[in-house]
Amino acid sequence: MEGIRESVKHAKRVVVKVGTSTLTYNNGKVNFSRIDKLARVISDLMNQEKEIVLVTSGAIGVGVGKLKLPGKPKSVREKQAVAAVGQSELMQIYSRFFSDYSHVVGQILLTRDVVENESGRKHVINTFDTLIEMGILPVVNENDSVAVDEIESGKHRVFGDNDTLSAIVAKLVNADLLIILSDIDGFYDSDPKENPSSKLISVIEKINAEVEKCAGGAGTSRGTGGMVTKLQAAKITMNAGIDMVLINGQKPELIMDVLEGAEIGTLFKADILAL
Ligand SMILES: Nc1ncnc2c1ncn2[C@@H]1O[C@H](COP(=O)(O)OP(=O)(O)O)[C@@H](O)[C@H]1O
Ligand SMILES: N[C@@H](CCC(=O)OP(=O)(O)O)C(=O)O
Repeated sequence: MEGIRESVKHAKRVVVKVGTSTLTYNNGKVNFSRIDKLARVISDLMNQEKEIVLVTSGAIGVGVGKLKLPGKPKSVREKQAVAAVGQSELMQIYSRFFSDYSHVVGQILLTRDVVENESGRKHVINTFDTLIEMGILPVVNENDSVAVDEIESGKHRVFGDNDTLSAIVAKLVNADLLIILSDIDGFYDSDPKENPSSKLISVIEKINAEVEKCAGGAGTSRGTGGMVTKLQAAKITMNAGIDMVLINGQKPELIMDVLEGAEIGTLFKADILAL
């Protein structure tokens, strides 16, 4: 029988999601060597003719660091202003590191209304496909500075968290695989920060109430959503026939091992029957 990770080995179009806790230190400052390693691995994959899309958090985190604020601001207007500073800084950092490996990045900032509107969706898919055809790495984040919470038509509505955003992007670009880099080795049967004897689950083929019971919230003040939003993302990808692998972002080189079929992190197996 074909190994359960065989499809991961054959993935051609891959979305990689990186969270704030992977991109910054506990003190909120940018972790340059981490971003350098990430840029190196992704550049190598692009050289192997894999089609990569990077979904990145960090607009607010990097903005907080750049402005030397004591922590994430509380009000929406301050967060949106800080994100405006952090997002451009973040892109400058990516642009610099990727150019060291001879690659060019292009920024796509999304709001929910864009992908829920037929014409908006069509246009943004064209942008992704064209960037990929041109050998450019699409770097995606939520458009935090303009996104609003209210459910009203004509508004730039929020996704809220980038785990969900990355799954929506994976579906949008018809990816074969979504790799989420977190600050933990994978999905455990309970939150390891609360229960040190928790066990890593290598493969999840169905998200039922038992699995949902295992998921807790964010582990640090820099993270958003914890495992709850990772499961939300997995539901979207699994139902769309896309594999999702959750690994530790401390070592971005692990992305290579995942793509070689190594049993690392947690695989949320695509539900082929759902299609
Ligand atoms: N069942 C679980 N398995 C693994 N981690 C869990 C689980 N439940 C809650 N967590 C918490 O989720 C955190 C990762 O999510 P989060 O803080 O949002 O970081 P990131 O943005 O890097 O993904 C872990 O550090 C852990 O404390
Ligand atoms: N769009 C926000 C990130 C939201 C989010 O989900 O953050 P994270 O848990 O770090 O992936 C930002 O760039 O700050």
